[in-house]
Amino acid sequence: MARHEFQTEVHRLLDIIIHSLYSHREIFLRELVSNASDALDKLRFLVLTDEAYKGVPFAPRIDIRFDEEGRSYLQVEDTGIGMNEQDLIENLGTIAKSGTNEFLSRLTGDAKKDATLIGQFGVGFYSAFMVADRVEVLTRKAGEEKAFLWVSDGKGEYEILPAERAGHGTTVKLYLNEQGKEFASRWRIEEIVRRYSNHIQFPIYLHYTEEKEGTRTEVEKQLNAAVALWRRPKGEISEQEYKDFYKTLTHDEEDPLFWLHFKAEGTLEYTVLLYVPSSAPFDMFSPHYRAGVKLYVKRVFITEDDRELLPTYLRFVRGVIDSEDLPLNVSREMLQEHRILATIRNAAVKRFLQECTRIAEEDPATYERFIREYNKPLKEGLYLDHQHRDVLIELVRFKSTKVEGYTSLAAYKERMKPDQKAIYYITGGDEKLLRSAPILEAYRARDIEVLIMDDEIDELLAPVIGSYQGVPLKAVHTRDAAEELGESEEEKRRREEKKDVLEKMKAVLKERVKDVVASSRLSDVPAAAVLDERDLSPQMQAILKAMGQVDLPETKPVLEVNLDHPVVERIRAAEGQELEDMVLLVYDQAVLSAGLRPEDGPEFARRIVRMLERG
Ligand SMILES: Nc1ncnc2c1ncn2[C@@H]1O[C@H](COP(=O)(O)OP(=O)(O)OP(=O)(O)O)[C@@H](O)[C@H]1O
Repeated sequence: MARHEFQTEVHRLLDIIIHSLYSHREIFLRELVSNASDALDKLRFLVLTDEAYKGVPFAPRIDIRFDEEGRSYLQVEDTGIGMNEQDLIENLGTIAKSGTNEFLSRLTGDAKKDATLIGQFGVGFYSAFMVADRVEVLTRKAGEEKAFLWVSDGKGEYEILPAERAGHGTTVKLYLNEQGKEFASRWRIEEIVRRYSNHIQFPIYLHYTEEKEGTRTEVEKQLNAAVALWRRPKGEISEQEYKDFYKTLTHDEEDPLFWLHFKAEGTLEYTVLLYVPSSAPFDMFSPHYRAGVKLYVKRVFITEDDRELLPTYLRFVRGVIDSEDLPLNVSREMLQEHRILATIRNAAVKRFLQECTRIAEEDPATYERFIREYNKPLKEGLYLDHQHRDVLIELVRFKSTKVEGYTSLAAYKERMKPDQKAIYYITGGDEKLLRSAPILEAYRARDIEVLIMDDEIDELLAPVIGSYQGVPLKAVHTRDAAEELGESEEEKRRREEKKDVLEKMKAVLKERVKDVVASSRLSDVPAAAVLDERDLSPQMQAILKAMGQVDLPETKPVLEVNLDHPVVERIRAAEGQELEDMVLLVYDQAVLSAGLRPEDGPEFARRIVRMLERG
């Protein structure tokens, strides 16, 4: 006999489950049936591929029994792989899942929000304690002699005792608490299994007694169809069945946003069914994200934890890939290099992106929702996946000064002025700041659209895009972009006349700037800080620094000065300390407006005070 403590994370998870999921108690049954199905998948795979399991009988079934009279218990039994003592300790005393801590830290304490998150994470076995005050797991591992009984009240400890079991498999018996009693009912169980587990591939039987003409008979009723949905012809599957299967697969409570189902028959035979969740998976931006596509070979489940099945940027996609041609005993290592898998993967990506394109054209409302959730990973795709660049460049969207929501590059190009030379964009981390950047004044005045690129990846992406259908992309913070805005002869002449103030400013600013030049594109502000086209933007520098690059060349801004501004007029007349204060303040406001910090904060503050004192 051995007593064990639950791992700390299990404590927390148990606590969270009990407090957040009380209105969804019935999911405990889905979780137990799903575990039974996984255990059958594992055994089927071993029997087919591993010599050691050759003699082990595989008679897959899941049986649900309950106490009809007293409503005291409910049990779920399977003929799957089973567990030995070591497995029990590792699986039912700890949470081995990667990303557990990340998941726990994301919980807000708001029951409703947390319930969705928990759905994405998968609460698993521990949800049994929502309806039971004692759980017993009687199990024997396939190919082994010894059986074990795991017992716990979910309060901190569990026990493992030696036991007897006729065959391999697992029986999970729940001693129902007050809230759990309602589930010891034939109708309730049927309803829940139909709702959540109808698409489980193995038969699920419910056992109960029926009274007919005074005699009681034992009934064993199969509750599900037990066929792999994705293998059925598309035309025969209803929309509701697709949605139900998605929920069985992912445990997501929401319907999927859309899905794609196709079968390839030719040199290679395979079936692909891919879903896009309505809300992005909580771990989409975590390095520990869970891949969501399951690989089957001839209907036998092989793996779901494989990040190779789809490229990383499609990590939000859920679904099934089933191949007729891969060998059953394909190992993880082999998978990565497998030619057949590479072909399937390529076709799946291609078809998936085609489907996205179709939706963008035919169903803008759905596409808008898709973009709200997945624009960033699509941009990653555009950055990394050169093979599908031409499609991805049409799929990504950007915010802009001209449209509400998002625009495609194609739509921007349509709106371009006849003589416009480039697609202009401004990058930075804060949309509001970007939208009010002084540098955009001239573009607004000339009615030229500018893309607002406020995603971190935009900074890397814009240069990679380079040009769209022959039109170059240009950051507005460059001198080059400024020159393209052009100016009239009259403006040029006036500028020439007023140029002397630039020398005066340069003398004060010295090494701080690369140059001080006259601007043709500012109206409300005295000056703006811009970059030479070849220089790294400050945001880009920050990204490179975060990536560990240390010896970055120092980049200095060019100060563009609005010669018509009253403040610049005052600088023209100023001398001594006042001149210095005014020039440096103008410089600092330009730096601030570009989303940067003045280099000497305290001195900046003192300068403001001095200016105020002067009145
Ligand atoms: N009926 C069973 N037969 C064999 N092993 C089981 C059974 N039920 C649970 N296990 C083992 O216990 C582990 C933990 O189960 P749990 O339901 O908590 O999480 P999970 O199934 O791994 O994750 P999720 O619920 O998110 O799919 C499983 O991974 C499995 O190894």
